[in-house]
Amino acid sequence: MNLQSSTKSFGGTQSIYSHASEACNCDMKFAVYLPPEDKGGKGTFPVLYWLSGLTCTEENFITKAGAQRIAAELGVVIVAPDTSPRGPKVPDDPDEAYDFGLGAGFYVNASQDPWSEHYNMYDYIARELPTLVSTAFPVDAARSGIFGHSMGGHGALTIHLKNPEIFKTCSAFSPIVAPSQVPWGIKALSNYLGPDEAAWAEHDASVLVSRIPSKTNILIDQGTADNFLKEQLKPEIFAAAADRAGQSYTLRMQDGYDHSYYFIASFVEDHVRWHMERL
Ligand SMILES: N[C@@H](CCC(=O)N[C@@H](CSC=O)C(=O)NCC(=O)O)C(=O)O
Repeated sequence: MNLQSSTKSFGGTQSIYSHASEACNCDMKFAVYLPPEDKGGKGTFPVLYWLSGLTCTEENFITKAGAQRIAAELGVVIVAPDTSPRGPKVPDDPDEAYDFGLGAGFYVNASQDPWSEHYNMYDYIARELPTLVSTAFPVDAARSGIFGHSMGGHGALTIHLKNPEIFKTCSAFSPIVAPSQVPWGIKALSNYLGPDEAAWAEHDASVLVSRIPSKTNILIDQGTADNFLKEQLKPEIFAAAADRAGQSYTLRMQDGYDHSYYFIASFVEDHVRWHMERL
């Protein structure tokens, strides 16, 4: 693991590391915020994993969300990985579209050529990264939560539902809740996983919640002025499935907010507190 940068923030440290990833078969980067040492009760901190959306790297969240202040105050580590494999050997969308390929790993393990060699973001987030983080940083892995935005909200919901014993708490901003039914998701899942929609269902939060609801209350914030709300996000699909399955959730429609990091910055403190009250 190689330290790329380290910056003091609210008494703690905001760093970026790179490392050789087994899951993605390339170097990966992630950001990690460590709160001030005196905030760790037993020398360890709870940890939240933040999953960013389309076009993002490990830098968007740490430079735009402003979560360091509340992470320092509450004493929680926040890990923010990149959103796809990268590097000279990693293929991209032939059209270089923003919604597939680089910056758009969709938190699945690709089964199709040429994506399967590197695009294994599910294993990276659910398995490799937590192991690395627990080894390298003073975290209490038994107090781990996951949250994210848009494509990253989809990742947070699906990875939590499939691994509630690892990621005990979950929240999302403007998540893609039904990727099997919306253009962003259909493009990504059909290319990464092939035409069999049974494979897509394994990564569709609205399907998963009906099969394997979790015991925690999932917080979702969604802006009403979000350009992607009606075509790509459709939180009502998740809400209906969660209602049927008895999944506890809190969906807050936030008046006038759009899809941007201004929205995330407005409510990120609520989300960090939400996790900390439950971990
Ligand atoms: N460039 C595209 C839209 C891309 C976009 O809005 N990306 C969002 C996530 S969308 C879902 O996963 C984002 O977080 N962008 C980075 C940022 O710092 O804002 C377009 O112009 O339509």
